[in-house]
Amino acid sequence: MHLHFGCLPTLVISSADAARQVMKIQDLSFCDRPDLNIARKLLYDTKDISASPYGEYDLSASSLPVDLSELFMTLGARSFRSFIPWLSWVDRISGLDARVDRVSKQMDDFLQGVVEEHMGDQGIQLSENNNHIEHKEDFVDILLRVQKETTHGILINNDSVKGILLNIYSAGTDTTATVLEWAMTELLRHPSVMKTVQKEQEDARMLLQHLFLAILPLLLLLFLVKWIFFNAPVSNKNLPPSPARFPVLGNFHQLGLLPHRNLQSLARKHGSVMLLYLGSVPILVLSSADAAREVMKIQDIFFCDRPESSIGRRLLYNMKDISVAPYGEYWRQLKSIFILQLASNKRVQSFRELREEETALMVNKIKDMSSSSLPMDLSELFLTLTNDVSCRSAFGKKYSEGGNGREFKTLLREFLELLGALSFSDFIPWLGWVDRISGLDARLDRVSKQLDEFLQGVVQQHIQLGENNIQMEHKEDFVDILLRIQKETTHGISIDNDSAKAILLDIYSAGTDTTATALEWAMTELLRHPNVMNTVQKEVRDILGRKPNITDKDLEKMQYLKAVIKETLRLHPPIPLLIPRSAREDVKMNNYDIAAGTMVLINAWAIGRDSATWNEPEEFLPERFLNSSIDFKGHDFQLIPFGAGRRGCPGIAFAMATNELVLANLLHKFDWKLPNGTTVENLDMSESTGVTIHRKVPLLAVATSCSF
Ligand code: HEM
Repeated sequence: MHLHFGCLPTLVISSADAARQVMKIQDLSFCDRPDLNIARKLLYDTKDISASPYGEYDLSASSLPVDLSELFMTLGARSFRSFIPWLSWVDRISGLDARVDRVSKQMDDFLQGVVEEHMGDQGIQLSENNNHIEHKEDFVDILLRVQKETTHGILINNDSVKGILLNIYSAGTDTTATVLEWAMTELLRHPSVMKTVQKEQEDARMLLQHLFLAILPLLLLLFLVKWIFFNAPVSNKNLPPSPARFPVLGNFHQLGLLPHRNLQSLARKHGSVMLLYLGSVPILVLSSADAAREVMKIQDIFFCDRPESSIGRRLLYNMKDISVAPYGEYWRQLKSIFILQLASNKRVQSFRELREEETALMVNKIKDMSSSSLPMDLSELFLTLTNDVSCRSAFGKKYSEGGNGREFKTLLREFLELLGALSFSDFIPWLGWVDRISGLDARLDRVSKQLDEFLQGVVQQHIQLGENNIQMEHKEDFVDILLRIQKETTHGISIDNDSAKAILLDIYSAGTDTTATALEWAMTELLRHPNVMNTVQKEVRDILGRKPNITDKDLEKMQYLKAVIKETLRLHPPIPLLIPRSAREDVKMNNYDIAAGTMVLINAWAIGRDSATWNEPEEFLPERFLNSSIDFKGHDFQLIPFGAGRRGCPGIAFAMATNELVLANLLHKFDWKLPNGTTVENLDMSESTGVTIHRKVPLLAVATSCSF
């Protein structure tokens, strides 16, 4: 009969003839075992005999000087994962997965102990008497001996030994007991047979009794093992407080569309160190400066990994960039190259001309539009500016105009959107199919392929320019620098083509949206606070007078402008939850036990508005920074829009150079007001969703050109 158990086609044999066909005549074709996940987990990746697929291993194990051929068993539990993979979550919810994990670990510890004990025994006995005194050779001894001998032609490692022992134990115990159990059942059900047997087989009854008595201790042992393994306390860890959660979903539903705000509310109830679950992934959420200091400074070394992300893997060349690369030598080398070669003050300076050109273009656009006194979309202007600055510094060219340019700009925007997307397969693996149905998988494939083709083209063009020695007007951009480093061997790391492309994407993605968002919120707050706008404009105009160009020295003097930017980043950190981190090993934090692999979210947004550290935290008051040494460079944990520690943002100088130059220009050359109908009170302050939180509705403002 041909059935289907879930998605597993199953041939059911129910006659002696059919059994003979399968087990004798065609035995060779049917002697494999199905790949069942419980067997895989419990039996050392099916390194035992009963579950190991047919092959060299089976023959060799059976040819041990022990008769193991009868020691097959059914492992019992039905795992949905094996038969109906999309229902594998039932295994998790029913506790089967956890049970299998726990039992296999405890069994392994136990068997490892047994094996080690025997190894010790052997050593002692052999060295004392050069013989086996009193000690009868048991299965473990035999297996260990076979392990040492090479004559069997197969390597039996420790796992194989333990797998076989488990087989002997599990297959030999339950099966024998069951036979006895049914024999007694049938005898009790058939008194006449019982009588005959009793009468005629007095000896046999005696034997049975003896057997039963012999097995009793084994049954007691089984009961004990079951009791210990299955009733052991689930966890004696001291975990951080957690809000109640749904099975399967965990706390997903509590994140909402603006997780930074919802996590702040949860933290008010549960504390600044909280443990949430997104699907099956534990997430440590930190919402105070002290907790952030603990993780990003004191225990930074334990928390400087990034969580595994299927989106990062697919979009960023298998996480070969800097921002999502796992902590390790590769990341360390790339980051130091980035800091020394791409984000150093010297390099930031070298891109000054480029920034000035793009800012001047924006100023001219605003001038043109200001003549009509119509509102202009500042959000769009800032995004175009930072996009052009990032593209020119990263790829050597702008991609915002012309057919191809617009196409590429759209592709880059889609790339940024996808970076912020949540993939079910990362958090609720059994719902991974939703990514396929929702189109996320297809989009990831398309965008990563198109981006790769584009970046490969950019790299190729740069190589050709280099080969043809066409330097002319061409200023060294990030591609040139990376290609140069690729050739030099002094950095002790090889940057292959994929790494170079991943770093280029990093520079683009890390610097574009974030910088535009900071500018957008700064102008929003200035328009909402006319007194602050007047003060900062006065400072800028006093320092610059009628000078058309702004130098770095001028910017250095603009302390109030710097305070405006700090206050903007305090209230509106562009990436409110920073980039998630991950615990590298089991670690104690504030006396809580944090398991290796726990994802860590640091709510920089909530920390910036924490009334424990800030006076009037919801107010926009740049003055608070005037006589204060608090900065955002990663030393003051109450203000961490760029993160801190090993994983802190290396692009601060780059970002601030653009922010200060653009704002100073806008404040120097124009007067600003809200469009008709919009007031300070009713200006829409809604936030967008995503990783970078910009305004939900574009910022519209009317500019009046000043007569400088
Ligand atoms: C206002 C602008 C910016 C903001 C708010 C910002 C914010 C951040 C934040 C919050 C992180 C994660 C820090 C952590 O995990 O502790 C980060 C990492 C990073 N940023 Fe920025 N960033 C900005 C601009 C830039 C620019 C312009 C660049 C490049 C030119 C850049 C390159 C990077 C890189 C490469 C990382 C990854 C560092 C690592 O994982 O080791 N960022 N940024």
